[in-house]
Amino acid sequence: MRKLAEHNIPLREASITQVHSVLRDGNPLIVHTSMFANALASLANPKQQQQWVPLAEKNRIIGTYAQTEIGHGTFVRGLETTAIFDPETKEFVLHSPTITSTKWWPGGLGKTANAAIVMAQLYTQGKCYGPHPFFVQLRDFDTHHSLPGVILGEIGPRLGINSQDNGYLRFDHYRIPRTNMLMRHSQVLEDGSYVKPIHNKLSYGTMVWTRVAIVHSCSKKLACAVTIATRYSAVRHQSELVPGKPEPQILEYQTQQYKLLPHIASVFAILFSASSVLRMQRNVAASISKGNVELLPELHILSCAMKALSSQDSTQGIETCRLACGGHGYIASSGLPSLYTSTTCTITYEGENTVLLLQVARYLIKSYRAGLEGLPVLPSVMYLTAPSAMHQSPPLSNQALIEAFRISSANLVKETESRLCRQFNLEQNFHYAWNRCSVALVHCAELHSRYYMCEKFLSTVESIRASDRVRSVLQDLCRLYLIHHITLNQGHFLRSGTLSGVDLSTLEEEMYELLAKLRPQAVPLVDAFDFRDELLGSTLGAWDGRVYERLYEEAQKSPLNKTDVSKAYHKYLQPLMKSNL
Ligand SMILES: CCCCC/C=C\C/C=C\C/C=C\C=C\C(=O)SCCNC(=O)CCNC(=O)[C@H](O)C(C)(C)COP(=O)(O)OP(=O)(O)OC[C@H]1O[C@@H](n2cnc3c(N)ncnc32)[C@H](O)[C@@H]1OP(=O)(O)O
Ligand SMILES: Cc1cc2nc3c(=O)[nH]c(=O)nc-3n(C[C@H](O)[C@H](O)[C@H](O)COP(=O)(O)OP(=O)(O)OC[C@H]3O[C@@H](n4cnc5c(N)ncnc54)[C@H](O)[C@@H]3O)c2cc1C
Repeated sequence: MRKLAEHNIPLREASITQVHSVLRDGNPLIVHTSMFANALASLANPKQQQQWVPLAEKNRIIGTYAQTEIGHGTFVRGLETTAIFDPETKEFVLHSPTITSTKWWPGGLGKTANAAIVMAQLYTQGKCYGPHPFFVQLRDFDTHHSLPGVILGEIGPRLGINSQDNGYLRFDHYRIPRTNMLMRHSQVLEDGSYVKPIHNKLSYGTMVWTRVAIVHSCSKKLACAVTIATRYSAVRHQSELVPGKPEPQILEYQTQQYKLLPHIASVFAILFSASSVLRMQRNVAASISKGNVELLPELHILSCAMKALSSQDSTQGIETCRLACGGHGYIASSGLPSLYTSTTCTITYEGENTVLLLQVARYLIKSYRAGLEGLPVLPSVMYLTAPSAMHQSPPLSNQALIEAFRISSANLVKETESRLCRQFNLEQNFHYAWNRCSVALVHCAELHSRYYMCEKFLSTVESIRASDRVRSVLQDLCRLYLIHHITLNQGHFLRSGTLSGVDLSTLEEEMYELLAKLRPQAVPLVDAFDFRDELLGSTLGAWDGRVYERLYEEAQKSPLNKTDVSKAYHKYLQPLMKSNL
């Protein structure tokens, strides 16, 4: 927090710095500096901001974002916590009517936070208006005791991020002033009348903002993992590549290059996509403040798509890096286990990936249908019904590969839409038909998202300001990324007729060439990510390459090494050894 203040970084921008990576097993303040700060910035009106933001900036108020309940995370409309307006006292009464309405999971809620943005079903004048955000004080600002009517606790150990206190929260007819409803977009007036927002999903804005932040942070996490695994692969010598010759660096093995180089490329693909979504988010935020919500659906869908793809890619990439380090990748001091556990959760939180991909698919199908009818569609999906441009680029050029992605994605959407229509004719119910097609729909969303990421990678590399040598390395990496994802998705390209079996063999050959060509660049590329050793926190990935010394030194810190003979010997082992069992 001192560093943020020193560098004048506003609270809500902390999550896109590396500050949170310093704590490896999660951070009790992350939801405060990200979601809570952003909810105040985007959902509170100016008067409310004046009241709470300075206190949050000074950490007098430490907040969390309490939306998920034991019974409902994905289906936000199904939340059960109620906020009923009492016109007599001009207060909202917050209540948790059932066990399933217990708020469950919010980061920092257990022990750290003294306030929260609580999402609750808003009732006024006898009518429910759906989930709305409220600023709620949970603990006394001086003693930190939970306030009467507020029941708080921590939910227990998790797969990872155990330095963060994820919490639970129940309300027992807990009263807050009317003015604690975050009123930037919708309001409840003193007489209880409801003023609706210009778009009914504006109250979901904090989730959209966080999804964008997650994309950025996934590229950082993956960058840490590839740095560790690549440096280690340059230090580690194992086996014989040529019988009788010295053991080579394991980075010389083609299989090792195949494990690492595509994920180094992926760091750039995710980073460039994150920058593009971030730019869009800033434009949309500016438009919303002028009352224009036209681009909000596009931002929602793009942030869902990129959050889903980046969390999946970075998680898989980190696991591959761990495996690429053999046994030493499994030791905590390698840094890889905590990178994995603090990244795999991004697949689930802020919208479970399958659910987000289905949102993307819904948009693709609707846009495809609109395009066929000649209705206007937003820029990112115009290609679904635009004429093919395959013939315009030299065969197997980067542009041709992007076109192949585009046409294959459009083709898959077209096929899936036909399947949806057939299923609808059988079921006579759109929702059942949708469910029966949902695996294919997720594939549509994945291919569309991959097309977007590939396109962003290529367009950024083509326009980047860099020396010829740096540009050339980035071009090779980008080419490797495109080919790698084409080989992983060969079926789609064959089905759409955009690439033949011969094309795929040619591309595969080129991929193997690229692995060899990029091998000498692997270490410089990860060095260029420029992580300090303290931040990487890895015995395998430190800059000086003293892997074995560091492993040995770290082992000395094990509590079991404080004494030669452990207490357990006297208590359990010796009796066992003498028992003749
Ligand atoms: C690696 C380290 C990471 C660090 C990263 C940095 C910061 C991270 C900080 C902290 C993270 C830690 C904590 C995590 C916190 C949380 O998880 S908070 C809880 C998050 N919860 C969710 O994300 C819930 C997911 N569910 C939803 O968002 C919605 O329920 C869902 C979108 C699935 C459905 O909503 P629903 O109201 O039911 O809508 P419909 O499906 O009926 O759709 C109606 C139309 O509304 C459109 N729409 C939906 N959402 C939005 C939106 N946000 N903006 C704009 N529009 C939206 C939807 O597309 C439909 O449109 P059409 O009718 O088709 O036109
Ligand atoms: C580490 C961590 C931190 C978190 N921090 C917070 C926080 O700070 N604040 C907060 O409010 N919440 C937080 N959460 C909660 C998180 O947002 C939810 O867990 C997440 O949104 C998923 O919802 P769920 O748990 O209800 O999963 P479910 O929706 O129950 O998912 C279970 C399965 O059902 C499937 N499924 C559900 N709906 C559909 C559908 N419509 N179509 C197809 N399949 C479906 C999913 O794909 C998944 O396979 C956190 C969670 C974790 C793990």
